[in-house]
Amino acid sequence: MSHIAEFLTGINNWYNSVSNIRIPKTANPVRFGVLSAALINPTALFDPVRTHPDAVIVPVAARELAKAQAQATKYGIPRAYGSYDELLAQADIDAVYIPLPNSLHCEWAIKAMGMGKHVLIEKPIASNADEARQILACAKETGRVALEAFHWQFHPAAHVVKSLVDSGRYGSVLFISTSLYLPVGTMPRDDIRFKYDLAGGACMDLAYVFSATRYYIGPAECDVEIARKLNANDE
Ligand SMILES: NC(=O)C1=CN([C@@H]2O[C@H](COP(=O)(O)OP(=O)(O)OC[C@H]3O[C@@H](n4cnc5c(N)ncnc54)[C@H](OP(=O)(O)O)[C@@H]3O)[C@@H](O)[C@H]2O)C=CC1
Ligand SMILES: O=C1OC[C@@H](O)[C@H](O)[C@H]1O
Repeated sequence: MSHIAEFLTGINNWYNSVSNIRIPKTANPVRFGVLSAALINPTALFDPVRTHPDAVIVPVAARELAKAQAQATKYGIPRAYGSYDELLAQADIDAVYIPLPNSLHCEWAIKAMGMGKHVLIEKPIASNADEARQILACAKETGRVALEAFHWQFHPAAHVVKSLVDSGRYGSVLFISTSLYLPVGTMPRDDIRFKYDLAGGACMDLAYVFSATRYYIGPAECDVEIARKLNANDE
């Protein structure tokens, strides 16, 4: 029951925080373009940008123009394009948000930085360590910012825990156990998360467990155990 109350409170807080607020923008806000009309866009970028003075979203692009136009119209975004390359060619965009399937993060981040844009890349930043290194090298070479959109790392609660761990006040960390689950049926079977050729899979999607462990104690040896169940009847 407490979970239901917590959930409803969350919805109420979210609704009141984003629906009634129009923050005036500063003279020179960061101008974002968005690569794809992904489902996560409103939660991850559109709503937060509405409540932030230093950011605006200029265009969204999708592989089909109609899809980009539909999202742009729904969320009051001024322009839409029918290809990602067309968006990257726009001179009035400072930064690009990349909520593509994981396997495409590296390719499009490098293209975007090559076109002079900073990149905010959805988690996980890449399909593997080699791609992550390529993104880092490109950011250094082009002088652009490449940031993985692991939003929890910016939360003050995470910083307090980190400062306590670092302080040694409670001794040293001997062992960390993390787990993350999605209820069966949360995602449709054709979701990108179930497609290994798009770098899907539980470890990629629920990579918070790795990023949190690394954030708190640095590189660590891990034992990984995965329960794979697509629906209630699966073994
Ligand atoms: N930070 C967070 O809390 C969250 C992060 N994410 C991350 O965001 C990313 C997107 O997730 P989500 O919004 O759920 O995914 P969606 O499937 O809704 O969006 C992915 C987008 O990628 C585009 N795309 C391009 N090529 C392909 C292809 N070959 N197959 C499928 N889609 C393609 C589609 O764009 P088009 O519109 O052009 O057709 C689609 O809209 C993932 O990296 C995920 O891990 C997701 C949820 C929460
Ligand atoms: O925050 C999240 O919750 C559910 C996941 O599937 C998603 O990709 C993740 O980022």
